[in-house]
Amino acid sequence: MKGIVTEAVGGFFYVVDDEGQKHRCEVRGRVQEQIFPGDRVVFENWMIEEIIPRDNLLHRPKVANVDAVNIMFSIKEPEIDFSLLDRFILLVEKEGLNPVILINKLDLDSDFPAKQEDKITAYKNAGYSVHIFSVSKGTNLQVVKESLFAGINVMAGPSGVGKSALINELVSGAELTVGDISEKLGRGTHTTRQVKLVPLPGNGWVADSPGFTSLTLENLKPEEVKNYFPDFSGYQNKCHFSTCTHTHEPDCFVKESVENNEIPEFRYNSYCQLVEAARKEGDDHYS
Ligand SMILES: Nc1nc2c(ncn2[C@@H]2O[C@H](COP(=O)(O)OP(=O)(O)OP(=O)(O)O)[C@@H](O)[C@H]2O)c(=O)[nH]1
Ligand SMILES: [Zn+2]
Repeated sequence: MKGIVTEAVGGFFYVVDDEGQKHRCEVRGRVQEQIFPGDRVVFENWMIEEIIPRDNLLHRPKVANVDAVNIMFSIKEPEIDFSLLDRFILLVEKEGLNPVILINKLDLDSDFPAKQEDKITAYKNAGYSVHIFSVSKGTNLQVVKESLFAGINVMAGPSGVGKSALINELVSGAELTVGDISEKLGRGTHTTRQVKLVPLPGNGWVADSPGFTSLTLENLKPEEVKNYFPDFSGYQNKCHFSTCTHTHEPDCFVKESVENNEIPEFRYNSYCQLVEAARKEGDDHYS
């Protein structure tokens, strides 16, 4: 039989077959560490026998065969950090996926869309969908529902932004634990520990994942960062040097375009920070 792994718990794997039946399966030996939620597997008598080759594997959180990543932040409690958002975007781009940006808790500041219009427009111009909504008030949730794919959707983002609350709202009966925000911000603990695929009402799955406040750039070379900024793409082939990293080189058309306000300055600043971080974290990684 074939199925999809939805959850790994204490050495067991929950596998849902094509009919929607759930099976608690085991695995022999060392293969265990290499099976993740989202993996399609062949199983027999509650024993996983084979992993079907993956389309991709997201590293943080570890989910296989991902179709879409939703990067979720909140307007307040915790306040959105755009440079952290840009870091998330980079990591998703690096996996060859197109992120969707979700911004929750509109009820805490209804002026946010107007105040941050420049930034929101910048993300839209870079090719990303941005949805601003409130889970607790139910505002704009329909468009979030419609943006989910029929395949595997991942919710990523810092702790406390409302990922579990959103999934509970989208999927009746998901019953994920929604945490107390003051406890979370105070102690830095995460309510969500295990990645779990939850079936969506129509078709597809959504993965709730632990919140992250920092993300490492392992295996990312500084000179690669520019490939993951689609907002630079119309500009960077016009730099004097084809190897231009748009940081210190003369005759850099990207830097010129930042000065002319064609490329948003905050995105360029994030880019420079990420190049620097890739240099530093790459060194740490190899030392
Ligand atoms: N004001 C407001 N609070 C919200 C909204 N959505 C969720 N919350 C609250 O935010 C807190 C955190 O929600 P969770 O769903 O646990 O957050 P999470 O992103 O899943 O957090 P982790 O599991 O730690 O990654 C809870 O107290 C929710 O009730 C919203 O739209 N507005
Ligand atoms: Zn340049």
